[in-house]
Amino acid sequence: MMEVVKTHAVHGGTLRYLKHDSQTTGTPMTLSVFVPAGTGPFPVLYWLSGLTCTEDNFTTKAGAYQAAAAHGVIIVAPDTSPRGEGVADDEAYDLGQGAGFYVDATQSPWAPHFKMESYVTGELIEKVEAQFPANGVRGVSGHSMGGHGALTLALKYPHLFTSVSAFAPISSPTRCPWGEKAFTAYLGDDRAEWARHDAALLIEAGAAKGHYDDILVDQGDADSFLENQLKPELLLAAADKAGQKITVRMQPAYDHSYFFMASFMADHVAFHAARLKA
Ligand SMILES: N[C@@H](CCC(=O)N[C@@H](CS)C(=O)NCC(=O)O)C(=O)O
Repeated sequence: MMEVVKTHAVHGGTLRYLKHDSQTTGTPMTLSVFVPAGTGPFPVLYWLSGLTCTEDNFTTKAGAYQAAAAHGVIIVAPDTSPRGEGVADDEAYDLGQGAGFYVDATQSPWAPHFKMESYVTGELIEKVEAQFPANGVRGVSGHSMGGHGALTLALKYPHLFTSVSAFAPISSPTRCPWGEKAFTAYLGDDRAEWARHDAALLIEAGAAKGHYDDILVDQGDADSFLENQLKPELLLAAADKAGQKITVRMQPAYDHSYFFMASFMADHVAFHAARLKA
C-alpha cells in the first residue's frame, strides 16, 4: 500500500497526497489521487505534468476536481521524474529531475532511475488501482512535456487507455529543442529510437489506428513556446495523413500557464468521461 501523506476534502470527494518506494525507478515516488464521493468503482484519468512540475502543480492549480466529482472520475497526478540525492540531475530546468519526459533512459547517468514510461504504464497504474475503487477503464492527459507523455503513451499502449487529450503538448520532440536535448541525453544519438517516442511520428506511422475516435488538444495562441517547441501543426499534418481524427482548438490570448489549463479543464474531463463511461 502507498503511504497517505495528506488528505483533503474537495468537491465532496477526497484528495490524497501519497508516497511509495518504486521498484521501477528505484526511488521514492510521490503522487496525488482524487476520488469522488460514493463507492464506485470509477474510471481513472491519469494526468502527466510538464517541465519543473511535481504532483502539486496540477493538484493545486488545474481546478479539475469539480468536474471530476460531477462526472465520477478518479484523477491521478504523479511527479514528473524520480528525485533525490543519489539521482542524476542537471542544473537546467529542462533536463533531469522534474523533466523525465515519460521515456525509459538508456544512457548514463540517467538509465538507473529515469524510467518514467515503465513507471506510469506499469507500477503507477497497478498501485493506484489496487488501493482505490477503480474499474480498469482509463484516460490519459497532460501538459507540455506531459502532453507529449499523454499522447505517446496512449499511442504506444492503446490496450491500457480508452481516451487521450492534451494541453499545449510537445507535438514532435524529435523536431524541437526541448525534445532534441532530452532525447539525446536519455536515449542517445539514434534518431530511429527517438521516433518511437514522438507523437506526430507515431500518428503518421499509424500507431493505435482506429482505437481513439478523437484526440482533444487545447493550445493557447499567446503561448511563448508555441512556435519553437510545441508545433501543433505537426500533429495536425500527421493526423491528416494517417486518417486519425484530432481536434486542435487554438485558444486566443491564452498562454502556457495553469490559468489557461484551468479555463478548459472541465471540457477535458467531460471529453474523457464521455468515453470512459460509454
Ligand atoms: N521555467 C521555464 C518554464 C517551465 C514551464 O513553463 N513549466 C510548465 C510546464 S512546461 C509548468 O507547468 N510550470 C509549473 C507551473 O506553472 O505551475 C521557463 O522559465 O522557461
